[in-house]
Amino acid sequence: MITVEHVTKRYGAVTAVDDVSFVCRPGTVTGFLGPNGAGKSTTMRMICGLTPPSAGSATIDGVAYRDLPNPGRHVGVLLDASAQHAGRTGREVLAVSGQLLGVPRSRVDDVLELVGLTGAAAKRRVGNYSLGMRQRLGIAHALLGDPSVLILDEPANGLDPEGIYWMRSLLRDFADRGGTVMLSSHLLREVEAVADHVVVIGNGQVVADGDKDELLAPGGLVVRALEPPALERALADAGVAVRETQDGSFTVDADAETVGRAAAAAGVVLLELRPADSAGLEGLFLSLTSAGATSAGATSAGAASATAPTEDKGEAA
Ligand SMILES: Nc1ncnc2c1ncn2[C@@H]1O[C@H](COP(=O)(O)OP(=O)(O)OP(=O)(O)O)[C@@H](O)[C@H]1O
Repeated sequence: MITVEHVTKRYGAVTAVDDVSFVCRPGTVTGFLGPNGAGKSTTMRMICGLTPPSAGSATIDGVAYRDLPNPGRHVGVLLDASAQHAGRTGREVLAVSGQLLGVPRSRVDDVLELVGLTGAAAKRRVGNYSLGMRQRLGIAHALLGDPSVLILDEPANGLDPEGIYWMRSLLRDFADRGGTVMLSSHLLREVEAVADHVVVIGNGQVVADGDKDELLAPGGLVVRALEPPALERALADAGVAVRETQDGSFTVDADAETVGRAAAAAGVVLLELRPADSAGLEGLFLSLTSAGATSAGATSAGAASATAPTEDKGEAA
């Protein structure tokens, strides 16, 4: 389990991370979402002991990263896929790390196989690798010590669609076997496809933290009638709060039977009764990371999904 408690990082006048707290639990994939410059990498570096926090603390299974004995056997980290020795082959990079970690030599072949860097690819110098191959090698490196926790900064960068699909399956499988996964991304679809739990960061602050399904939950029902004022009166009489939408329909937080009975009792003709569209994580992300939302501080999953815009501006993963 990764526990981040009131972590702040200041660089002079810049507060890169501002009082951030969240938990990543075993058996789950936590997506750490935020636009460029939001503070994702800085937070991950603090978790991994590479950047000292100005305040607060981060632990892995209750222990600070730098106090873990042989940390690579507990935590697999991929923060920068290009930070690998360009003159060594992929196999050599892993063999050197494997010796330091004290894993059996066969583990190097296992992880190369797992990430699809076999045959000639394993024998090629890392300097000649594509970005996608470096990401695969970085993921292999993170898995080498057979850790129970994975911390991956933008692992989908440079992967082709097949590679992205492969990575999602690998992370899902890792979590399903009880592992803890934290991955950052600015690609909302990427996180939506793989995460169970989502933490959204904007301007250094956590602006949403919750179960992905809760964040995506549709906001009640949409109901439309031939005579909207009559429907509004009928619903008010039944104690159902309504929100009027631009096209004259209403959004209600009630079940279909309650709405249908209220309309029937008042003789109101319904034209439409359906679940409201989910705002989608993308709308949530856009609304929560806007200047107004971030200054409002942390937002609960329910409130966040209720205030998200309904349009989908679409960013390809
Ligand atoms: N060493 C540093 N010195 C000064 N400012 C820094 C330093 N590292 C990060 N920052 C600033 O902290 C803020 C957060 O940066 P960070 O790299 O954590 O964001 P990010 O969410 O990972 O962004 P990206 O997706 O673009 O990598 C940015 O404003 C960045 O300029």
